[in-house]
This record gives sequence, C-alpha cells and structure tokens, in this order.
Amino acid sequence: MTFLRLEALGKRYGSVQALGDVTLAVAAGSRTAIVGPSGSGKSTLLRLVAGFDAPDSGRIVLDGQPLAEGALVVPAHRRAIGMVSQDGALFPHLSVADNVGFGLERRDPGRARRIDDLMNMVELRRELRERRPHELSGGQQQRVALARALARSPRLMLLDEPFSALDTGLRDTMRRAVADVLQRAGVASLLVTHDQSEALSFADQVAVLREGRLAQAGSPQSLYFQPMDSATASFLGEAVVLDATIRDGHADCRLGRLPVHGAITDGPSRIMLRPEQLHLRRGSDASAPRGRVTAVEFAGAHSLVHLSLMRGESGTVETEIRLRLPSLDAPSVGEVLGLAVAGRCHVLGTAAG
Ligand SMILES: Nc1ncnc2c1ncn2[C@@H]1O[C@H](COP(=O)(O)OP(=O)(O)OP(=O)(O)O)[C@@H](O)[C@H]1O
Repeated sequence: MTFLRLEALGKRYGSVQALGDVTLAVAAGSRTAIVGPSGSGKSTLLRLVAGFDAPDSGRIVLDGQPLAEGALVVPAHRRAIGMVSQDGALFPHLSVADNVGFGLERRDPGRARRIDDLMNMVELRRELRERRPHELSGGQQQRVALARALARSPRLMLLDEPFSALDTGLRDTMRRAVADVLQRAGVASLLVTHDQSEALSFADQVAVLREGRLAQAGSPQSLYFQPMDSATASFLGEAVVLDATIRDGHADCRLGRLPVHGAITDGPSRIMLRPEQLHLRRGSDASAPRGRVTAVEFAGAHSLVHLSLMRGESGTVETEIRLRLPSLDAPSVGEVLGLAVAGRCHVLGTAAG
C-alpha cells in the first residue's frame, strides 16, 4: 500500500531546475534510498518532503493527506515527520536524556519512562543519560539523534546521510541498527546517501536521480542487475558494457554468445554484465574469449584487475574491463587469461524498474 506519494514534483531555484516531474511511491513501513550524483536533487527532494521548502509544481501526499499541493503547504512542524542528519544536530548543552526527550511534554509524568524506552530501542545504555553529546562517540550521537527523531512517533523518517561521518565498521553496524529500529517501529523512511552499496543494502526500494529527474526506481536487485542504461549501471557498481547483436534470446558480443534476461527483440543492442559474472581461466585456448592483464591495483583483500579483451589468434586488443578479484589469486600484468561468463546478460534499455 502506498504511504507516501510524490506526484510530478518540480522545484526550481532561479535558472536551475533542481527537481523536475519526479513521481515516486513509498510503501507503508518500507525503506527507500535516494541516490544520484552530486547536484542531482536528492537534498531538494528531502527538503520538500520535510516541509522546509515548497514545490513549484506537483504534490506530496502522506497517508492520504496532501502535504503540498498548489497553494496548500502544511508547515514542517505539522507533518509528523522525523529527520536525522549527517551531524546528528544534537543540542550541545543538553544531556542525552534531554536531547532524546526534547519533543516530549516536560510535565508529562510518563516522560522519563518514554525516554528510557527510546534509549532502549536504539540500544543506548542507561548510564549515558546524563552525558553531554561531546562525551559520546559518533555512533552513540547518531543513536541519540535517532531516538530524538522517534520520540514524537513520526509517520515518516528522513535520513540525510546519517552514517557518512562514521568510519566503515561502525557505519555498517549503524545501518543495520537503524533499519532494524525503523522496522520494529513500523516507520517508513527515505534515506539520502552518496554510498551506493549502503543504498543497496539498506533499502527495499532505490530511486536514482539524475539532473533532477527520476532515472529509475525499483528493488535493489532489479536496479543492480537490470539497470535502464549504462549511466545507472555504472553508478550502482562496476559494470561491463559491450556492443552486441541480439538473436534468438542470445547476445553475440566480444565475450561470445551469451543468454540474455527476458524476451528481447532481435537486433543491435548494448549489454551489461556485472564483473562478478566473469571468471578468469588460466591456460585457455585462443578460440575462447580472452583478456590481457594491463594493470593490477592492490587494495587489501581484493585487487582491481584491468583487462583488455582480445579477439582471435592475432590477439587484437579490444575493450577494457575491470574486475575485482581476491588478491591471493590475482594474475600478473601481461598474463593472457580465458574468460568464462556465468548467468545471463542484461540488455540495456529494457529495464522494468
Ligand atoms: N537554495 C538554493 N539556491 C539555488 N540553487 C540551489 C539551492 N538548493 C539547491 N540548488 C541547486 O539545485 C540543484 C540540486 O541540489 P541538491 O542540493 O538537491 O542536490 P544533491 O543531489 O543533494 O547534491 P549533493 O549530493 O551534492 O548534496 C543543484 O544544482 C543545486 O546547486
């Protein structure tokens, strides 16, 4: 069931069309991640939903109630929408308990109990109650910010890069913790992030913005394996994009004849494979697709291996591809390796979203 609906949303700042004709549906209790290059309109979208800014066109409907539609604009404090930002924006002079309870009525006899429950929910120990924000770790501060945002039982939670100031390990832990808390509370959320893998692992739905337009929205799996175009494909991870001719459910390309996803019309096209579908083989014959290793970038557990695809006996160098391989098994520069493809390839321009 659609809980939040953005309909043909548009916003202009002077000559810049920050958002244009964006339509997006968010299901009750679900998690949507908004991704896109810098300047693509992610923060603008969040600001319009929060009520910090009004759209020029289109409408926003939350749980059946229009929040913005023509001259009607419900003010931010009447929307029952929570927000957690990158720095947590805690009040430095207030204790943890008072930060968490900031939106609660001071004279409410149930206030202390509610603060305890909220701290419990985000797994903050009781003994942190009287500390000031600067006496907390980054992860603890984000938990306080989340508890404070949950205090007034929001209908929707907006997460504006809440994990970006945390280091990698903590980031993963916090991402899971926040997803968990929101799920248990049954609160739908919109997450803006620059981190594609964070978006893919956090959300049930990922929406890709480009130049203020919605390029594609869908499940993380459908966007990753069946992106609409090569820009979305590369934005969400490493992609191998090749020219191909489609015939009888197969693509003829530089990697041979590969089965394709779905029923695709015959003709010239472009296909995409994710690098993890390609397997390198040592000692393969010259008739098989092969690649020459041109560079190896060591990065700890994995190395980024650059290969030039070759064709036929002459070994004519064709397209460049990059594969992330376990460093223990990484080839050396100059080696010629056979390439086997696992699974089906995706024909670009045929995404269902
Ligand atoms: N208040 C403003 N005045 C003028 N232009 C603005 C304003 N806010 C945003 N813009 C412009 O609107 C466009 C979208 O900006 P927005 O901040 O929404 O992008 P973003 O995707 O969040 O970018 P980033 O990833 O860099 O945070 C940009 O071109 C930006 O320069």
